[in-house]
Amino acid sequence: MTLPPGDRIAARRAEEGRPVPDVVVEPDADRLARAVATALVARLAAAQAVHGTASVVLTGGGIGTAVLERVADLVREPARERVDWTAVDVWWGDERWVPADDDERNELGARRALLDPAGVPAERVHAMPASDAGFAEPEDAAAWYAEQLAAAAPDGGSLPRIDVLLLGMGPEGHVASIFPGTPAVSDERTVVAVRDCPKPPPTRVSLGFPAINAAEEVWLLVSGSAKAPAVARALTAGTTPDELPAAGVHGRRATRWLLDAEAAAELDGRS
Ligand SMILES: O=C1O[C@H](COP(=O)(O)O)[C@@H](O)[C@H](O)[C@H]1O
Repeated sequence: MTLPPGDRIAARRAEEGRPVPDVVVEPDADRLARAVATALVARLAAAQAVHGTASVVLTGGGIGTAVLERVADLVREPARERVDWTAVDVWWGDERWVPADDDERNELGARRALLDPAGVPAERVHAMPASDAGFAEPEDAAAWYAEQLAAAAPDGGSLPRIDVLLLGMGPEGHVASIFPGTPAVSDERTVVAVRDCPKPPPTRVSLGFPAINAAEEVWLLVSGSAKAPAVARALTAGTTPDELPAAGVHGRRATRWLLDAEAAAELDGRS
């Protein structure tokens, strides 16, 4: 029996013990950002209802920052806001190894877009170190960040509960700062230093796959036609994380591909 493409993907994920990816397509990038913002607020509120706190891993990038701006819009609408931002732990999926005041910092973009307007307390903002933070090398910064994650973990584990982990994706399929064909793909540490990135700036710190794939839910946010081929390949059975790192990410309970129509344009051919 030949299964339709979507069923083949579901069958493969089931064999691998991973959740079947959920694909949502919005008409354009603006509506995608609004829809993700609404869903993120609901997910964090639900986590707080159960655990008292919520935790999220942020991404940089165009659509990732747009989502945070739309969440900030919701913060300004008290009737719709259901998240206690003083009880949200914020972590990052990757960061650029540049000084703290450099506009390339993912942290700076997130602070401007959401964390400052929402009033997330300093002790809950777990930024990856900047290059001028006192660490000689990005490897030292990566080791320190792994320690911070472990310190927040229950029962001596290496990672805290992460309710939602947000990822952007590059046109070549990189996620966080894990680029195709690089040592970070097979690194088993929770946090890694990354050098010689094909996309500037060349030096970064990134969560590794063991940390990303330990999150409860992983949401991949992708917009624009330049990324359509990589979206289709990532959702095609047999694509390896070394070829296309986005193909290797999943949540423990859910993996959600949140796309605009341009990014989803080549999905019909997946198999
Ligand atoms: O370098 C990075 O790129 C990705 C994707 O960014 P985008 O602007 O193409 O959406 C981003 O997710 C990652 O955090 C960032 O460091």
